[in-house]
Amino acid sequence: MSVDSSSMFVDDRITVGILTISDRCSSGEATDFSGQNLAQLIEEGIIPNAKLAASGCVADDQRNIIEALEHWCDHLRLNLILTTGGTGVAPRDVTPEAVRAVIQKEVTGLSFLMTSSSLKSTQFAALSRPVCGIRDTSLIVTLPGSQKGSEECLRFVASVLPHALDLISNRTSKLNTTHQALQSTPVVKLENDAADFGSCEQQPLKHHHRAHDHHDCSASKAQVEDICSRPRKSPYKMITVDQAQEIIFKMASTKNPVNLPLNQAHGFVLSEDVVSKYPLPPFPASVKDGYAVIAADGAGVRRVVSAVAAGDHAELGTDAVLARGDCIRINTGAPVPRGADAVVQVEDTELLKSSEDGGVELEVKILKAPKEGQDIRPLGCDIALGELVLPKGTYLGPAEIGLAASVGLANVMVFPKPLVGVLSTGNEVQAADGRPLARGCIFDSNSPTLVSLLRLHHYNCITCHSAKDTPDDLKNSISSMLDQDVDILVTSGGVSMGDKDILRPVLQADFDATIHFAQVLMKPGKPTTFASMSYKGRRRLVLGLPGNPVSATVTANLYLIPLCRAISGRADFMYTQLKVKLEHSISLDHRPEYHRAVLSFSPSCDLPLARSTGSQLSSRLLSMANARVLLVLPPRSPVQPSLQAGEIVTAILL
Ligand SMILES: Nc1nc2c(c(=O)[nH]1)N[C@H]1C(S)=C(S)[C@@H](COP(=O)(O)OP(=O)(O)OC[C@H]3O[C@@H](n4cnc5c(N)ncnc54)[C@H](O)[C@@H]3O)O[C@H]1N2
Ligand code: MOO
Ligand SMILES: [Mg+2]
Repeated sequence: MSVDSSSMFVDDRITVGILTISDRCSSGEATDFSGQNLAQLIEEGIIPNAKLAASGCVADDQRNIIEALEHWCDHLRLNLILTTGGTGVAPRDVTPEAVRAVIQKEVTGLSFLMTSSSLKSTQFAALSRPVCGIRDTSLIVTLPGSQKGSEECLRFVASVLPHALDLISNRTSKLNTTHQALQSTPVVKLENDAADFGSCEQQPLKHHHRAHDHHDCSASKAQVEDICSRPRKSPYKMITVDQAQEIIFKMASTKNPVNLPLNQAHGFVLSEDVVSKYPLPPFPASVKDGYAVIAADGAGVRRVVSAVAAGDHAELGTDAVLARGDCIRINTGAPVPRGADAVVQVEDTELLKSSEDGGVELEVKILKAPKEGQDIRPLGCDIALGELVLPKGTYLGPAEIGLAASVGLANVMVFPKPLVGVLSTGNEVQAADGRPLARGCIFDSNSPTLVSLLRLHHYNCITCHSAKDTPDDLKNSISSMLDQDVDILVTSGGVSMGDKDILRPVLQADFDATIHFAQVLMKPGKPTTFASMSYKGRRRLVLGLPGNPVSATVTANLYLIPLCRAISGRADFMYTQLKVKLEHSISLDHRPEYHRAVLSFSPSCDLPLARSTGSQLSSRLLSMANARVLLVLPPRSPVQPSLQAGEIVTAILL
């Protein structure tokens, strides 16, 4: 067993040992990915203030395990020992038995937390037998053997471990701080970053105060100004992008349909099916300029007896009936005369005889024998009478407007679009209005970006000057937006962990809003917040986008635009995705990343090629410039730290 004990006890940090329990790893037959991964998670800070002090690997042998654990507890006096492996039900799985032999007190809650959380994603968690317990001042936690399972279980318990360790070692100074933090935390968050992906049933957080709409002063003021007792970790569960989208779209409801003239309906969505009241064409129509003939007459000479043009009809005296051996000159789109069953294009004929003045064709020769039905569009062949032309939920773009017109609609029933209020927040944010930049300020790029994005997608929006980071100013700005009847308020900034990040407390305390989520496992966009509230008798939705310009833009594309589409009734409200090939390697982030890229087409490549826009810092708006797609990249793992050139990934079309 290898032990790295070089850095133990030199500071106040939690010392962690990782013990892999596996016959195959200890014999060198298999690589210890789980142990390596756990070590990396500790190094990355999954448990605050913890450091890796020892690591080792033993076979699935009860005596060996007990010896290793006793050594780490009694001699190295590690604070926390994580074991991985040997917790299953196979004959060689003896980790729980070994741990029970070593511990003095069992901490069943930790085992329960791991099992109950794991069961949400897999029933096989029922076959894992975690045992957690204390020996003197060491806490032993048994994790499953698989890399995925061990990481997930560690994440389930990570946020409670520091407090448990403080209690075990009776560090009172720390206990007080932790207790304070817990008191000020609305709901204790047990999951960490990659939390429980199996379930999306997070209870929305609701503030216990009533709304104080009409008070002069923010109800949130006291709460916001109490800096020292603010939670030092987000109390909100980290959810996936899919879960966030599911929560948002569930809240999207359409408004009562309205009747609009077709020429004003572009960009709206049909609230009812459009069914054709006329066939198109409304009569059998010629596809070519030529001669209407009887196919059975074959090739040869025809008398040209009359002519029919588009727009002619029986009342105009052109309702000719064709006789054998004759033909009728006809134009594209004109009604095919009765008796005719084919049209011969002028290119396949020769003029034989004309009137003396040359103004009238009298005889033509059909050069090729026509086939029955040739160059005739039968009645209703494009659109049949009673055919469903455009279903409810269809977005009215140019083609759809044309289709509605083609079946004679002057008006259409559509869903009203949502009105969106765009609000930037931040003391430092200054509108780019020609005035020089004030000291300590930056120009507001989020509002112009969001307004432009909404306009691009044909949504109406209003905006106002940015709100300051004070409860009163933020409350007033939000109220003024809501008073203008916005359906969605989209804010940027003030949703992370700083004492000036006050959007959530203001929404809760002053508007009695329900926060549905406030942490999403994505980069950029982690602190994206979604809330709803009732204001002046109507439900309003609030999307709190992060302040970083790229984060705000990416999350607006992922959440805001699909939400607007869903509220405006679009059945196909999600963005378009496609497969692309990487032009170069990309190193992966710890979070699933939405990596901005440009696309190019190469005739030698089966898929579009994607090239990164460079540094993906959330502040670097240049990474959005000219980007055509967001590459949907998986999170980094020890086995997959990067993607290579030529690999195929999913991309979201911007
Ligand atoms: N302790 C932690 N700090 C931060 C975390 C965290 O998890 N723990 N998350 C980081 C991430 S990720 C993001 S994203 C940002 C989000 O910050 P906020 O939403 O609170 O936004 P602000 O703090 O107000 O501003 C962030 C950044 O963006 C600039 N900004 C803000 N508004 C605008 C605008 N309208 N136009 C241009 N630039 C804007 C602002 O000046 C800041 O530089 O939090 C991290 N911190
Ligand atoms: O998640 Mo933040 O959005 O990196 O920038
Ligand atoms: Mg902030």
